[in-house]
Amino acid sequence: MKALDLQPRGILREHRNSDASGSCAILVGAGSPAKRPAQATEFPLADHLADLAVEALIDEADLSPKPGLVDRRGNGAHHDMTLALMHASALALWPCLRNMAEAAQAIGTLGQPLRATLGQLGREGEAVMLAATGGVNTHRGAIWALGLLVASKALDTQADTNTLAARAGRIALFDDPAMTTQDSHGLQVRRRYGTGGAREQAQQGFPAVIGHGLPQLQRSRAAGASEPHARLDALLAIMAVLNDTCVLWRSGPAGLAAVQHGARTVLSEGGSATLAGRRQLRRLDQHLLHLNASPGGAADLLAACLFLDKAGSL
Ligand SMILES: CC(C)(COP(=O)(O)OP(=O)(O)OC[C@H]1O[C@@H](n2cnc3c(N)ncnc32)[C@H](O)[C@@H]1O)[C@@H](O)C(=O)NCCC(=O)NCCS
Ligand SMILES: Nc1ncnc2c1ncn2[C@@H]1O[C@H](COP(=O)(O)OP(=O)(O)OP(=O)(O)O)[C@@H](O)[C@H]1O
Repeated sequence: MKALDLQPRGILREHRNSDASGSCAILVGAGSPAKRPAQATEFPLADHLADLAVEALIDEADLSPKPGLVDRRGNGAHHDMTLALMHASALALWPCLRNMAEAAQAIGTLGQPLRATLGQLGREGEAVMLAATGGVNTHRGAIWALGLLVASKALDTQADTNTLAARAGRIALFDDPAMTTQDSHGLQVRRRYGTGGAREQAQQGFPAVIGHGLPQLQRSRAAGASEPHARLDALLAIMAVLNDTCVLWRSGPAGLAAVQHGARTVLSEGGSATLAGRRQLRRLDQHLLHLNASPGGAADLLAACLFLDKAGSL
């Protein structure tokens, strides 16, 4: 049994691998388990995965200072979003994410039926998001990435991060017959610039997260950076490599080059925990606001990275 400390919210839980019924035995108590007796409760796995996914969304939104993005300081390059709207959207998505995990448990195998069910639940989740935000796209890319990852973990609770991401990619490779070919911003950008987007990133097993975000998160922690700095560094590592269709849509290839180069510069100056790195981060933030660029796809993948960081070691 191992401890998972969900500070700073002050919730302390101990997790044990789920049993055959798909429940986690979780000990929930306030403060140190050595000092206070904890109460054992049966907690459905799907609920727990939805908790972790929503927590990842809220942690991503709260993380500050993120260049161009909505955070605790303000709305970044976005005129139609606030931090409160991001929180409301994240919390509204809990049932959708729980339903995705439950569907994966019920179906039990990788395949087209699971993909079709997740597609249906994902579209319902998008509708819930739009209702909660008055029509603003706060988490479309995140529903996609976290939905696949939650389903992947629900299929095999023993899987580590690499296996989880690879299996999520295999789910994304199945066709969803009910998917409409709507003219999304991502689709238009892919047509115009011939680049991959959210779909391809998932189908390839989230290489920006597995190859860049997670390793940077671990490197920065190991170098002694605080958790917020390690998470900012992980975001920057993703921004440095991602063909983010949000950035391309708003500011074209010049904006994408500025995002990637600026993120690389912060990291090469020592990352967000250093004075030199923070100076570059401020410069990048100002540059992105000037370009009206916002790395929304990278933000979604940071949430995926934070989810994998916790779910991979359950
Ligand atoms: C595949 C999706 C993401 C649509 O993508 P598309 O590129 O067409 O649309 P859109 O412009 O709305 O982009 C979606 C979002 O992805 C994020 N994103 C942008 N670039 C990237 C990237 N390179 N990698 C990852 N995410 C990215 C951004 O936040 C963006 O807003 C998805 O929303 C979808 O198909 N939804 C239908 C319902 C469904 O099947 N759900 C499955 C649930 S598991
Ligand atoms: N902290 C954040 N701030 C801004 N965007 C974020 C944040 N976290 C994630 N995102 C992602 O960025 C996307 C929103 O960016 P943007 O408004 O540029 O996208 P869009 O799809 O072009 O939307 P719209 O139709 O409103 O123009 C959302 O899909 C969301 O998942």
